[in-house]
Amino acid sequence: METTGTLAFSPSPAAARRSPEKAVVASIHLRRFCTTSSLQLRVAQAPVLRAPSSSFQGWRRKRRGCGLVVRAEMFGQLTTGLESAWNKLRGVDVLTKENIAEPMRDIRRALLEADVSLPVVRRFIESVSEKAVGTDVIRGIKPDQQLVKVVNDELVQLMGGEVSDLVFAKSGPTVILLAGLQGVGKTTVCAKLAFYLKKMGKSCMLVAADVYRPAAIDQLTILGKKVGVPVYSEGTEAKPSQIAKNGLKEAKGKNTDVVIVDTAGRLQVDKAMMNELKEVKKAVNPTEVLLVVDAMTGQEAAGLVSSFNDEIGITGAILTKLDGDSRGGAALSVKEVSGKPIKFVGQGERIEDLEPFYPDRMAQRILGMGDVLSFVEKAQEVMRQEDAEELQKKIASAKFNFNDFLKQTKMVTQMGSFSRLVGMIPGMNKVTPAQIREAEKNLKFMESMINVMTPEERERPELLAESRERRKRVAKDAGKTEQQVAQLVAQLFQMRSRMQKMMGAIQGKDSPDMNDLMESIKDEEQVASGTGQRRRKYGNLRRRQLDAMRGFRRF
Ligand SMILES: Nc1nc2c(ncn2[C@@H]2O[C@H](COP(=O)(O)OP(=O)(O)OP(=O)(O)O)[C@@H](O)[C@H]2O)c(=O)[nH]1
Repeated sequence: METTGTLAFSPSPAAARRSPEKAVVASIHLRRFCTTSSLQLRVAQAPVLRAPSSSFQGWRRKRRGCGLVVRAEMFGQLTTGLESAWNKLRGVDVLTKENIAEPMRDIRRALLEADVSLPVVRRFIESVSEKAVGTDVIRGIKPDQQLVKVVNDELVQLMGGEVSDLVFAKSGPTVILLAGLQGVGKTTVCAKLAFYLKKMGKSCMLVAADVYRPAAIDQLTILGKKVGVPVYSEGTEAKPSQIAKNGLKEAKGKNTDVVIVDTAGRLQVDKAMMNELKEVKKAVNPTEVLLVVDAMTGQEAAGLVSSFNDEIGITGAILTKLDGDSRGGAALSVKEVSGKPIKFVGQGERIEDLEPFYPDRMAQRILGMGDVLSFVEKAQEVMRQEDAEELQKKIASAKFNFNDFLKQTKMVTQMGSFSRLVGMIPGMNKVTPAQIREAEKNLKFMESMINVMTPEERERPELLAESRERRKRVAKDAGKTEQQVAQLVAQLFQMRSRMQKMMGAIQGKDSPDMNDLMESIKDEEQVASGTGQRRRKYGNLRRRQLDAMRGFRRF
């Protein structure tokens, strides 16, 4: 989620001038998402004050003018809080009751700030302290890493340990009843779940039993069309339990595997809603009753899961809006507070943005270690085996061209937003949102030039390298300079040679100089703009690009 707004800025103007890129935590009240609390957001891009501005007024004017961009990071604050705990153990030889006291206080604070319920935090801290001190010293593992391991294991346990799969009926359609408060994302989840099940090869039907909000039926119908599944509805006059019963009958007639029933939400838990849900449940005898809860409501979500379970009996929860500014309280409290597992998480508004909830992967993301498995799964979803093989061949024979480049960028876009992908890669969670935005901007910039190339030029970038006329034409059509086009072509050749080096390393054919490889990657990615260093490095980069262009003539 990204939004713009004016924020109360905590560092002094002088401090902001000294480290303008530094992210600072600010509070902002977002009415759309939360009515009760102000949300902790991380300022992604602090204003860059170029000229020293002596007066605070001047600084404020500049600040207002730039319109801060704030972006929430998934569990960012929790991750940072935990990191400070490990840092306090640097240099110690062994974990003792005494030396873990302060790191444990940091962990406790980080969890409470993440809105994890207090009894859960107490139990967690007790268990981690006990296990950390009792841990045998493992050769080669530092005490801070040992504590990370204990915390990781406990987080996994806290979130349920194992992934909790959907249960399917042994015979006849599986009925999934979705319940939840207003606006938490039930209707969206219906469609996301149908999409997920369709990918598993199951046929689905959606049943519109939310009769109080007429738009909900239309919304479900539109989403059903988008996913390609039928939607059963009887308008707003019939009783929800009757609609659900008739829907199930129709699904049975059509041999449908799964029926997903959308129900009405209320602003808060009330008797009428519970009674209605009980009636619907009785009418269709669902295999799964899933409560949809908004991750941004923190530990309140866990309380809701408990109340719904006490009243109607549920089988699990679906956590939505985890892509928002969720601090982690809901994900960490639901299982422990209610005893019910989180089965899925929603991480965006798109149909594809629903995933099973893996406690181990979530723990790794909380600890800032990325989620490689989810990343690989996403990549596998969008990249066909044949494409992968073809790409490999092209790289090996130095034929990687602009069409391949476009294909790759499209694949990355299909995998989800850049920021989500980056969060899944270990070590990459340190990449700032500003850097991600810069990368996204660069890709668009490159695409605009590639889009005006002729099919021949895309296929054979050599044509552009050899002909100034062609580069001039592309520049004119794309509204860029000839130098920028030349740079893009040089980058492609650089990519070719870098990919070949990597392939050589992977296949063991070649012995690339990894230092050289990393150097050139760093040059491109890490050089800050507007500095002397940039000019020096840019010179080197330019030289390497020219070398790469010369190199291509040898191919
Ligand atoms: N960012 C984000 N937005 C979501 C997610 N799930 C749902 N939404 C958005 O939340 C809003 C409400 O979703 P709905 O599906 O209409 O919610 P509902 O629970 O059916 O609402 P009622 O029918 O009023 O009870 C919509 O704008 C959705 O696009 C999610 O995982 N992430």
